[in-house]
Amino acid sequence: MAEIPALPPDVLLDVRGLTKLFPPRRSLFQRKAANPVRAVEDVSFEIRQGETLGLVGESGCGKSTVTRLLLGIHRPTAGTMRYRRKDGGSVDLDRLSEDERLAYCTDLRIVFQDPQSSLNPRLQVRDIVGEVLKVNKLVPPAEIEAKVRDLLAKVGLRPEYARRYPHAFSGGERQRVGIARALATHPRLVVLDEAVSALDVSVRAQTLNLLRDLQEEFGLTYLFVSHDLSVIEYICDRVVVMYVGQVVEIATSEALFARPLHPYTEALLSALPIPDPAQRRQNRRIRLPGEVADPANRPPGCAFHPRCRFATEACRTTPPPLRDLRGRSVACHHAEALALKGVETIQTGHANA
Ligand SMILES: Nc1ncnc2c1ncn2[C@@H]1O[C@H](COP(=O)(O)OP(=O)(O)OP(=O)(O)O)[C@@H](O)[C@H]1O
Repeated sequence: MAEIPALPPDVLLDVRGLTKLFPPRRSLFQRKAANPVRAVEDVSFEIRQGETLGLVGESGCGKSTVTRLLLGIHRPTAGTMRYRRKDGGSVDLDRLSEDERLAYCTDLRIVFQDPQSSLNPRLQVRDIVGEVLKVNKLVPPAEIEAKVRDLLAKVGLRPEYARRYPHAFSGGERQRVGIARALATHPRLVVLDEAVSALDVSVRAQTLNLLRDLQEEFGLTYLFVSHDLSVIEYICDRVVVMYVGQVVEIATSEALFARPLHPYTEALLSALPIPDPAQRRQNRRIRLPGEVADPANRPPGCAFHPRCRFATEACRTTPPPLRDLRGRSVACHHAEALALKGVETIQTGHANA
């Protein structure tokens, strides 16, 4: 397997120009040839060692397709996904040898949204978690149960729960079993795909705190996929915002939530509940007109322009590239104006700046 250029030491995964087109949706009554579904197009970001990177956007923006591409469930139409091996060398995830794929499968683990359906109801927890240890030959068979008990203790469950079936756990406990199963292979990167979305608020907070503790203890890197912005703000170091298959903004959590630079991010954040009534009065919720664009018929220029209050002729004709601005990345022709003047000024008459 040919070596590819090494990644910087702080980068674990580098995604460049990642694109996934699905075949056109067929309709009996359609005369014209339909367009392919542009689920993910020209997506670039990096995941740095030890960080929690958030991937956020409305339903259908391409979050799951990105994670499926990383997990090898889909093959990309274009683009590269470079991963830094434990020995420091880099591999292209779309061109792994069999041995590399096995190593990668233990190094990258996923925790799903619905712990109920992701755990086999007919198996005891010692077998659910033990199977991962057995298949990957991580411990001798005689030591599997002890290792499972140890993993359960790490996620705050009593070791004797190893003999229970999934139905005998609460939703939060089941998700902890899912986390224990993910940790069984000593991964470096864990994808948390809406991992706390199905939990009620107090259990969600406990699970997020557990994830933080585990990250510190095991030096984990997280890709945290969610549509829930308050969770993203709480747990993520940096955030990638997607709209109709494309990245519109990448920033640290702090910078993004203090001042979004893309009008779509701004609208998304304006829906966040604000506890302080005085601040709440100042902060108007931005209601976007129209519907999210169809990824099979993305509008020309900026895909967000039909819903954007700052849209100009350039937005209607020229797709804005993702470019660096003040230490973050943003894909908007008016990002400088938004950064300098603030969105209110632009809204009141300087949209053509
Ligand atoms: N296998 C597929 N065949 C055709 N279209 C697909 C396929 N998988 C996803 N899509 C389409 O690609 C787009 C992105 O879907 P994706 O599931 O990645 O979005 P998402 O952001 O994860 O949404 P959600 O939060 O609802 O899971 C959607 O328009 C979806 O209908």
